Amino acid sequence: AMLVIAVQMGELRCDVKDRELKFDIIPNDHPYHNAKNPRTVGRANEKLASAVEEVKKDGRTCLVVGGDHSLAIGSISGHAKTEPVIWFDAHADINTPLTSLSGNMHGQPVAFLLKELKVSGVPGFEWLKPCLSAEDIVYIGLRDVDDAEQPTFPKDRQEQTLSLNIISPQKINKKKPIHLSFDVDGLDPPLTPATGTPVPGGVTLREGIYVAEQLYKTGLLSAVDTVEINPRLGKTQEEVDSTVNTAVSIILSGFGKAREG
Ligand SMILES: N[C@@]1(C(=O)O)CN(C[C@@H]2CCCCN2)C[C@@H]1CCC[B-](O)(O)O
Ligand SMILES: [Mn+2]
Ligand SMILES: [Mn+2]
Ligand SMILES: [Mn+2]
Repeated sequence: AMLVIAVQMGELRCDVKDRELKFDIIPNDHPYHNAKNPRTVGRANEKLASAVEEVKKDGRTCLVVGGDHSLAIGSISGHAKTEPVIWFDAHADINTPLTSLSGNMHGQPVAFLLKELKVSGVPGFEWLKPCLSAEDIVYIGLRDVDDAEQPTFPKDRQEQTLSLNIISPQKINKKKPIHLSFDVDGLDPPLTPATGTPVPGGVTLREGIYVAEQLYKTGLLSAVDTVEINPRLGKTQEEVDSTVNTAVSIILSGFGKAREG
């Protein structure tokens, strides 16, 4: 995916500076309540946060290609003072280590980032300072929210999850850097089948491209995560290719590729 993106961004005349991060597996990384591998995930996100901070200091737009959605803890922490965060996802990812049923940390990043939820004491996350408030998050494609996530997910924000007029003008007027956290399972599964938790009835390719074009036009899109592409879960090569190519086309729209040329 990285290679394809780098090549195609070249066509957009983007000056691409590529960096691969290596993360360590921490031995004896016992779960903390319902958070699996907390130290491994925590250390990786600590490293990612400083890498993203460096990219932003370099005045560049940061594109992080994952990996699962737990990486958003590090990428958004490193991108601090971002507002709004566009959470493009079938899921709210707002479970805490106490509410998660799966124990998978890819379902918990929003909880870790929210000041209101005060998630603390998780080994490996001593470095983390929650930097988001609930009203800073705009969900797009949301359609699979656990019961335990409901109370923390403000009801009055449901309508924003379905409409594509994603950012109110007053948000734009704040001129704050926008962060797009793009989980490919927000799209309709036939578009991105090589992913772990697909949910029918997702965002169409046309809608996804439109959202990315709209974000580009604000001139404020400052960091993008692309997560949950898992080539091992594609039943055929064609499924893997469709997942990667769909993700790439939406990323390119976020970096200036316009359908009208
Ligand atoms: N809320 C979840 C969690 O495990 O916490 C449970 N859900 C799967 C579950 C299956 C049975 C019906 C209800 N949904 C996946 C989600 C995490 C997705 C992480 B992402 O990064 O892909 O968004
Ligand atoms: Mn996942
Ligand atoms: Mn997600
Ligand atoms: Mn998801």
